[in-house]
Amino acid sequence: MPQPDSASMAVFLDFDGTLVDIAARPEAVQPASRLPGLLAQASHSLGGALAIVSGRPLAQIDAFLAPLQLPAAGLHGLEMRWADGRQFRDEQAAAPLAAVRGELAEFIDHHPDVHLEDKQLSIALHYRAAPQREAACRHLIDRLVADSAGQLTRLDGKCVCELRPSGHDKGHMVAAFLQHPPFHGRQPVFIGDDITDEFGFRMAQALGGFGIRVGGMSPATAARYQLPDVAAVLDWLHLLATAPPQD
Ligand SMILES: O=P(O)(O)OC[C@H]1O[C@H](O[C@H]2O[C@H](CO)[C@@H](O)[C@H](O)[C@H]2O)[C@H](O)[C@@H](O)[C@@H]1O
Repeated sequence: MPQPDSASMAVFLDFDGTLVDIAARPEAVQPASRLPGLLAQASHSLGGALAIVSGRPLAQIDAFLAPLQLPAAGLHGLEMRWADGRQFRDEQAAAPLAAVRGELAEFIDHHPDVHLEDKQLSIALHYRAAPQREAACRHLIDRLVADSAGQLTRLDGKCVCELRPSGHDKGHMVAAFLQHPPFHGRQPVFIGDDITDEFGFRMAQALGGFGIRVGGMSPATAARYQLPDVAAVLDWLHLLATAPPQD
């Protein structure tokens, strides 16, 4: 595992399973009390080249880390906040989802053990409390995707199956951040734990950096390195924030 180097790296961090332990429900995660301070310190050492890249909306990330507001990509890139504070939200992405909300609500009426998380620009079906519903969730999402004439796509994560507009992923967001200061010219390091983070690992590696998978290398991953759990990620960030830059 390479030593963290604040002089040369740009760090991209997934949120759930990477900075906070997985919880039974999306709203139940409990960030460590040291997390916002640690992120602020790491960001400062990196000259600001640290971003959160998450499937959650930016507003949720900000609420968990308040008062800290970092550069971030939310909803897998449908929302962005650049290092200079400018924000972008792809409102047009909401249009194809309007037509399918009724059918998703009907599905939940029949399967109340599945939790529907409506993120406005993306809709997730969580089956953590009912793993036996995985196939039914995927089947429904696949049909809605097939009916959407390419406008919508399915994205799988940990006990979740998401319906979202086609065209964005975490890899694109890494590439976008790297085009601008303070990320530009640095070596991208993407840290994540989930299937959607594979896009980030692959892009970081294509652009001269590397991926770090949290929590084991199975199923197969494109990441080159591994950290065992969230606590180890926070320790790595602490090292990054405090170690002198390498020559
Ligand atoms: O890209 P991330 O920051 O990792 O976000 C991915 C999804 O995270 C959340 O769901 C996951 O975490 C929940 C809380 O630990 C857990 O209950 C759920 O089973 C996981 O899939 C979030 O709710 C989703 O919107 C994000 O896309």
